[in-house]
Amino acid sequence: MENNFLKKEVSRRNVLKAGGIGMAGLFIGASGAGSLLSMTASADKKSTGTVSFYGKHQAGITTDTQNHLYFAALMLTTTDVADVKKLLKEWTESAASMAEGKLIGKPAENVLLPPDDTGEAAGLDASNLTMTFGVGPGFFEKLNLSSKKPKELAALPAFSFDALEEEWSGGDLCIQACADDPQVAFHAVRNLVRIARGKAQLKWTQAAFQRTKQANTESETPRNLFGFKDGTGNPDHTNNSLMNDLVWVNDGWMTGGTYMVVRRVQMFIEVWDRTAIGEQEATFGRYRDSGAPMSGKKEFDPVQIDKTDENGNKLMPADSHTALAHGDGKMKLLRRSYSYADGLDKKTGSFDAGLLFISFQKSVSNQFIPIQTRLANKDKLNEYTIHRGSAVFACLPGVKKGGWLGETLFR
Ligand SMILES: C=CC1=C(C)c2cc3[nH]c(cc4nc(cc5[nH]c(cc1n2)c(C)c5CCC(=O)O)C(CCC(=O)O)=C4C)c(C)c3C=C
Ligand SMILES: [Fe+2]
Repeated sequence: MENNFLKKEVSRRNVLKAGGIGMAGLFIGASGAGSLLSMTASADKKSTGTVSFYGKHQAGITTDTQNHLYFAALMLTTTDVADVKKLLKEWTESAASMAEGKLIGKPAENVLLPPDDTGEAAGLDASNLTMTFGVGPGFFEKLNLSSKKPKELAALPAFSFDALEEEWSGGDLCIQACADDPQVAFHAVRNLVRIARGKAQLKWTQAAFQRTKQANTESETPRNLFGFKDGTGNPDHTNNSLMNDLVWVNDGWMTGGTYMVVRRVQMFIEVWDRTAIGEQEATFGRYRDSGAPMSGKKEFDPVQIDKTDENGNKLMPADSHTALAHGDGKMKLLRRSYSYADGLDKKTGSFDAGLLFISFQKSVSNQFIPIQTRLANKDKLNEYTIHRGSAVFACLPGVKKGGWLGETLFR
């Protein structure tokens, strides 16, 4: 059956509008061509919420945070460099298409074959979808590319109280899909994983969320599952010169890329809910309602870890999460974390809920590791959390139009 009127570039949203009858509309035949294309053109003007896939840097790092995340770590099942290059080129083409809210691949022309696009995002707009791709330490080893492996992409050291599980850790490749719609984010990962068949397979995944923009139109700092504002002390992701200092690598094939640390941190929310508010605030070193540091009054007041009251007592507890993470204030990283809630922890009968902590930094050894070492050794928050998963990835440089993911690595 032929549906040659369906151009590859038709946006997902307009396919349904034009057909008026869901996917069945794809098969109405050539006679529908005129109306379909004209409706597509006019409806396109109304399409909103796209983040360009192309640029010096990958999207999903210093671009605005979306409501939902679907994260996937994959293991390579091939050691053939040519296979991997092909995969990265196919991912580039499909990701660029999905970022624009378009179907991937070619329209189904043969009823005996499965369609290229899995279809669940048909009718949905791009929803600010970003897909961020990274490669893990094993990528270089499996492909015999050790000479290209960046020093910063070493396995993380073991931290005190780590309780890491293989089922939430590692990966030769990763895809971080973020969107303002959960189905759009899942669809992106599903289709990219499908394309990888025979070359890479899933190792672990995590769906995660923040409060939606619809629920908080004033774009206040989101709250984590302990009820505290989370992100206040983050460096300004819109400040390019700051991001050049903290996030973007400017050296060799990784120029324009960055390093990503992912930690799946379970939060004991039932224990927290039985904890007095004064204790909760002392744990973070911030007030719950305002988000202000205990050294100040308003959310964005400076964190002053040595400030004392009239009796000489420190206002911010020295073992509080903010005091320890802040340190002397010189070392920052960019957090882009999401909450997760995965039903029951079968071992304890408690919620398996927490934070998929994600940070981006140009140097894991100078930024993430020293901060996490301080936290792991002393943080009062450790009474209420446990690190169950861990992974580190080199996020590839951005792609210019006509280029492909990882191009500089294989040059
Ligand atoms: C580097 C590792 C970090 C891990 C792991 C981490 C886990 C974690 N954090 C919260 C909640 C909050 N974190 C806050 C601040 C904060 N956290 C880190 C680092 C890690 N957090 C940094 C670098 C900072 C900023 C410090 C500063 O310079 O001021 C805060 C306070 C508000 C804010 O600034 O965002 C909260 C709340 C949880 C729940 C968690 C693991 C479950
Ligand atoms: Fe934190």
